[in-house]
Amino acid sequence: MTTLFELKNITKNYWESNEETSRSFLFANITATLQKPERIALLGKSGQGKSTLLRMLALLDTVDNGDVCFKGVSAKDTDTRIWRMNICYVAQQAVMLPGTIEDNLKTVSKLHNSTFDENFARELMKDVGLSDLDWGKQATDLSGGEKQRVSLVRSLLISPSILLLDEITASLDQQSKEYVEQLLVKFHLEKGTSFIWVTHDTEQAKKISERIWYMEDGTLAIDSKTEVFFENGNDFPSQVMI
Ligand SMILES: Nc1ncnc2c1ncn2[C@@H]1O[C@H](COP(=O)(O)OP(=O)(O)OP(=O)(O)O)[C@@H](O)[C@H]1O
Repeated sequence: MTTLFELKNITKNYWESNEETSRSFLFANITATLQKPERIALLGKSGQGKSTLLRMLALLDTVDNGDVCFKGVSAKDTDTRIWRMNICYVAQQAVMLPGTIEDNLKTVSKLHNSTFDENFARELMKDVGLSDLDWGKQATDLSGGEKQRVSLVRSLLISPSILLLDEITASLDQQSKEYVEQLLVKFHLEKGTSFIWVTHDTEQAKKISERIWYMEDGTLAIDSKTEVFFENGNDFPSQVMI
C-alpha cells in the first residue's frame, strides 16, 4: 500500500548561527508518516518551528534537507500548483484578496481551473457559522474571526487530501471554534481528509486529534496516539503548552 504522506528527515537550518541554542538548525531530521487519513495535532512550545514546518510541507518555505512525499511522489518531482491542490495550508493570519467575499470564495477554483460549487460553498459557510454573511461585502472589511473562517472555507472548497492548519481558531469565540472543530472532524470522517493542526489549546488537541506530534529542542520528540500522550502520567501538556 502506498504511504499517504511522508516527512523524511526534514531539516530547517537557522538563517544564521543562534547563540541561544548552539545549534545550526531550527529543527532537524523530522520523520513521520501518515499511512492513511489521520487527524494530527502538532504541539510544542512557542518558537519550536511548528508554523515553519507546516509552511515547508505546503512548499511555502524551503526544505533545507530531507524530503516530503505525497502518495509516494516527492514534492521535488511535483508541480507546485498540483501539490497545493492536494496539500493545503491555512494560515493563522487569514489573508483576504481584494474584492468581495464571493470573489474570495471563487479564487481557489479559478486558480485550479475547477468549477465553483455554490451549494457546497453555502453549506460550508453555514457549517462555520457564517450563513448570514452577505457575499457581496468587501472581504477586507470582515473581522479577524470571519476572515479566518472564510479562508478555511476557501481551502475546503477544493477538498484537499491534507490540510495544514495553523492555529486557525485563535481569533474565534467558543461557539465558532466548536463549529470549525466539528466541521473538520466531519470532513475527515466523510471525505477522508487528513489534517495536521497546530494548536496551543490542549482541550482542542484532545478533541480533534487521533495522534499528537510534539516538537521540542529541534526534534519531533513525541509521535503518539492522543490518548497515550495525555494519559501517560507525565505532565507535559500542562507544563509546556502555550
Ligand atoms: N530558517 C530559520 N532560521 C532561524 N530562525 C528561524 C527560521 N525559520 C523560522 N525561524 C524563527 O524560529 C522561530 C520559529 O517560528 P515558528 O513560527 O515556526 O514557531 P512556532 O512553533 O509555530 O511558534 P508559535 O507557537 O509561537 O506560533 C521564530 O522565531 C522564527 O522567526
